[in-house]
Amino acid sequence: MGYIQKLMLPPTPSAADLLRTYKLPALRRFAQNFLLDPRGTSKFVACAGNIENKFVIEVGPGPGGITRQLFEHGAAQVAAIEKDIRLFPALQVIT
Ligand SMILES: C[S@@+](CC[C@H](N)C(=O)[O-])C[C@H]1O[C@@H](n2cnc3c(N)ncnc32)[C@H](O)[C@@H]1O
Repeated sequence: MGYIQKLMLPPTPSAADLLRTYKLPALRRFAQNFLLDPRGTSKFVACAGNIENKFVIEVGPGPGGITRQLFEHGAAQVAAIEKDIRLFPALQVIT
């Protein structure tokens, strides 16, 4: 039953899609420069070593490109601390 429900869910929009949907340009005052290529963010997270079942604190997640990879790499929980409240809706899509 749970398996069937999972198949019926629409795919999670990409971080790039969310930036377009919510019209969120990167702002210089927050030193923003977003990593949107999942292959790049995956390699980045791999550098942190084994995070399976770990609690991870991420400062400045932006639209969540790296946040997604933290979960893909098995993080049990992620506490993402973001200063720019415009990005909160994009981050909520991931959780
Ligand atoms: C260079 S961007 C990187 C965004 C994301 N990690 C990525 O790789 O796509 C830095 C992020 O940190 C956030 N930020 C800047 N100052 C911050 C602060 N004092 N506390 C929390 N987040 C902050 C910005 O709003 C931005 O989302």
